[in-house]
Amino acid sequence: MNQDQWTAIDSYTNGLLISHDPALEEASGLSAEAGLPDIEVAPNQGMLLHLLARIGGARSILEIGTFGGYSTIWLARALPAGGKLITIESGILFARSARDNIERAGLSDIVDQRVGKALDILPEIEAEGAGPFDLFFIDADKARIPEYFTWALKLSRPGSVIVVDNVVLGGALVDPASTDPAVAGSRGFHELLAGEPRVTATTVQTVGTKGYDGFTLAVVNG
Ligand SMILES: C[S@@+](CC[C@H](N)C(=O)[O-])C[C@H]1O[C@@H](n2cnc3c(N)ncnc32)[C@H](O)[C@@H]1O
Repeated sequence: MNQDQWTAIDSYTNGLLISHDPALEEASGLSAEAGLPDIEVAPNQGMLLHLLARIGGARSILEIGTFGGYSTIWLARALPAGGKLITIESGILFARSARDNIERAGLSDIVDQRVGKALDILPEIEAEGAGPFDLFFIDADKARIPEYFTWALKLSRPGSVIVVDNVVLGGALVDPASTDPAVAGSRGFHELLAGEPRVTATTVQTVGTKGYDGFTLAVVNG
């Protein structure tokens, strides 16, 4: 199967299963308009995050890597009344764009945006006693995945779900010659997972409109 077929299938199924949604379309459109790169999750991956949050009955979500707020909106919309989502972004312009998109989606009361480097913000969140979180979406700098995952575990409870995006890196995950820090981050993360009895996890490869990559889905054991 070639890339065109994967893209055609995504277009067909997304066209049927994902309703026209002005807030989400504006979120991804505004990112492009502001000259932001197209690195947000694909629509069907956004829907998958939304479904995971709903299936797990998530009431609190922690996202690392807001970008323009596209995945944030998918996740925040899964929360019941009284639910809360904290999202962390280090890029000030990205965070500003996300704030506008989140406001336009009517989610400003639910979404708590934190601007700064995740490894600076996460200790603050811990100190505030904001956890435990029901669902984590880790989607920032890939070299730091092991640290973010360790933080997610610290801020979790049995049953918490942890999703880590872009762990396959176009197949570079298994390239022994790679010197890419992102590859080292994802390999380090998988090795960490292999020796971590507190979670059960799997990595799923994805192909579609955003190319070849994959995500890891983990649950914190009881
Ligand atoms: C792949 S994008 C996030 C996409 C977003 N989750 C979505 O699907 O709509 C990764 C984001 O992480 C941010 N980022 C990178 N390093 C970071 C760090 N150390 N702390 C917080 N955010 C970071 C980048 O600025 C970028 O906006």
